Amino acid sequence: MASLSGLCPSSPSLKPKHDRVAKLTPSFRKDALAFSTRSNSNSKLSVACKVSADLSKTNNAAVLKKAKQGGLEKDPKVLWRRYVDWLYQHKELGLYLDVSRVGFSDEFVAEMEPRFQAAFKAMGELEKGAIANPDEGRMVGHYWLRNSKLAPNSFLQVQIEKTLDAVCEFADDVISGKIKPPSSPEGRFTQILSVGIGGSALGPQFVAEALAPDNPPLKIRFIDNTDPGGIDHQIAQLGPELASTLVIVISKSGGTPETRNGLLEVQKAFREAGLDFSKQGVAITQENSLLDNTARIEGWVARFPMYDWVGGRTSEMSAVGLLPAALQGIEIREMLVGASMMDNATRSTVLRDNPAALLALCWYWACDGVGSKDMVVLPYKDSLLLFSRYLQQLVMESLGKEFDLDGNRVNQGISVYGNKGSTDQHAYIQQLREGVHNFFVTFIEVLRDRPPGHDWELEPGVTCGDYLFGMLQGTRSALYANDRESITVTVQEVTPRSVGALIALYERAVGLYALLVNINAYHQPGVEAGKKAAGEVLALQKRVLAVLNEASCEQPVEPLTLEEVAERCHAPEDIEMIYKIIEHMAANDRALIAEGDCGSPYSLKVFLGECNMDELYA
Ligand SMILES: O=P(O)(O)OC[C@H]1O[C@H](O)[C@H](O)[C@@H](O)[C@@H]1O
Repeated sequence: MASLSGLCPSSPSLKPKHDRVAKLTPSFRKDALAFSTRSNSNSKLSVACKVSADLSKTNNAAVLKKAKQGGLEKDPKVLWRRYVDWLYQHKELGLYLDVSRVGFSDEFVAEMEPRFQAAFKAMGELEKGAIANPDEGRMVGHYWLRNSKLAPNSFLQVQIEKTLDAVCEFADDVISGKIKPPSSPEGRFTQILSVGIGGSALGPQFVAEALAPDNPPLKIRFIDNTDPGGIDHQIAQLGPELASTLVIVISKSGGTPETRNGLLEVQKAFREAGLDFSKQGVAITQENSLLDNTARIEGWVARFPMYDWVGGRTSEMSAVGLLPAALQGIEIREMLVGASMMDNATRSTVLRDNPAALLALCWYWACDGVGSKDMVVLPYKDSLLLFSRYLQQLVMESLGKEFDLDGNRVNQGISVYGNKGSTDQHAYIQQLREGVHNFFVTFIEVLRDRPPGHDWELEPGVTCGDYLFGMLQGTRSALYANDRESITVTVQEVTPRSVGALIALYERAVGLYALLVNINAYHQPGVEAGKKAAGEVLALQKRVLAVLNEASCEQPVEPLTLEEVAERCHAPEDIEMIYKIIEHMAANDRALIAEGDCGSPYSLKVFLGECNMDELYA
C-alpha cells in the first residue's frame, strides 16, 4: 500500500510523524486474580474504572469555547499538513483514521492529555477484571472474547475457548448436514431464523448485511420485535422451508418479553406445520435463565452460554454474533483476529497512536463533552448499511445516562443516525450542508470497490466506484467548507477482519469517552423503566378486560362509559390509557367472551361506539 509520502512526492518531508504499526504482542501484565464474575457492593476490589472527575472541566469549557471561536482552518496547505500529521494508520489492518477535519486545537489536546492518561489507566484495570460496571457489580469482559488470555482467571479463559470451539463445531456440523432437521426435503438446514432484540439482534444483523456471501450455506432472517405483522411476514416468507429452518433464540437475560413472544409465535407456527420445534431450536442465553431452562427441559438441539460480564451491545464477539455468522459461512476467527489487533492498537497510551482515543477526543471536542452535537454515520458502502443502527445502541445505550459515577445529574449521551452514502445525500445532506449545525459526520470509506478483475469503466476513465469515491470526498469538502466537521475511517475492503476491527474500535472509543465524562457505559437503567411501564399497561388491560367481562354478565347488558370502566378498574387517573387500550382492542375485533355462559359476547366495537369523544365532553 502506498505510504503517505508516496502520495505527495514533491514534499517527502510530509511523512507521518509516527509509523504506527500495531504491536501484536500483548504489552501488559496479566494478574491471575481469582474472583467470581460478580461481586457484592462492598467488594474489596477497587472500582478502579473511574477517572477523577475533578480535573479542570471548567477550563475545558473555556478552552473549547475559545478555540471554536476561530472557526475552522481553510488553507489547503495547512490542512494537508494537519491531515498528514494527525493521520492514524494501522498498516496491518489497512485501517486509517483521519481526524484532520475536526478542529480541535493543540491547547485542547494538551488540556485533555491528563484525562486520557487516567482513562487509559482505568481501561487497563477494566481489562484486568475490575468491577467496571459498578451499578450492577459486574466486570466488563468483551475484550477477553477475542483474546481469552486476557481473562482474569483460568475458569473464564476456558469458558471462552470452549464456547468458541463449540460454536465452530456446531456450525460445521450443521453446514455439513451432520446435524439436520428431522423432516425437510433438502435433508439439511437451509435457513436461520434469529429471534432476539437489541444487542441480541443488531450485531448479527449488521454482520449479516456486511459479510454474508451471496449464496450462504444458510440464509438468515430476523424476528427482532413483538409485531405480529413482522413475525407473520417472516414465517410466511419461510413457507415450507420452515422445515429446514434452524431457529436461534438469543436473549442474554432469557426473559425479554419481545423475544419470548417471538419464540411462542414461532413455536405456534411449528405446531401448525406439524413440526417438532425442539429438533430445530437453539438457545443463546445465560445459564439457568428462563430461556436456558426451557431449552434444556424441552431438549432443544443446542444451547450456548452468554456471560453477565458481556453486555448485549458488546456481544457480537460472543456466541450471539459468532454462531449466526459461522452458520452463514463467515470466517468468525478472522473477525476475532481483526478485533484483537484493534484491541492491541487501542491499548496504546499515546493519544496519537490510539485510534479509539482519537475518536473519543473528536467526540468530546465536537459535542463539548455534553452531547451538544449528533453523530451522523455515513458508510459509503451498501454492505455497511446497518453499521449506524448498530452504533446507535452501542453509543447511545452506553453514553445516554442520567447520572455520572458521582451521582451528579448529567443527562449525557451522543445521538447517532445515518444510513449510507451516497444515498443519504439525496435525503438529508441538504440540512447538513446548510441547515442547523447540530452534528458532526463520520464517513466510513472502503477503498476497494469490487474484487480484482471485476471492475469496468462506465465512461472513459471512470468507474461506478469512482463516483462513490467522488461523492464521499465531495460531501466531506462541501460540509467542511461550511464549517461542518467530519471524521473519516478508511478500510481497504469489507472483510471479517476489517468488520471485527471496526467493532472493536468503536467499543473502545465508547469506553474511553465514557471515562472522560465519568459515566458507567455498561448498564442501562432507563430501559428497565420502559419495560416496567409496559408491564403496567398490560396489567391495566387485564383489569379492563375483567371489568368488561363482568359488565357483559349483568342484566340488562348496559354499555359502560369510560369513566365507569376507569372507576371499576379503581384507576380513574388512567382513563386515557384505558381509552387507548379499548381502542386498540376494538381495532383488533377483540370481542369479550364472558366467563362461563353468562351474557353474550360483549363486542368492544359496540362499546367504543357508545363512548365517542364528543359524548365524553358532553
Ligand atoms: O439479550 P436480552 O437479555 O434479551 O436483552 C436484549 C436487550 O434488552 C434491553 O433492551 C437492553 O437494554 C439491551 O442492552 C439488550 O440488548
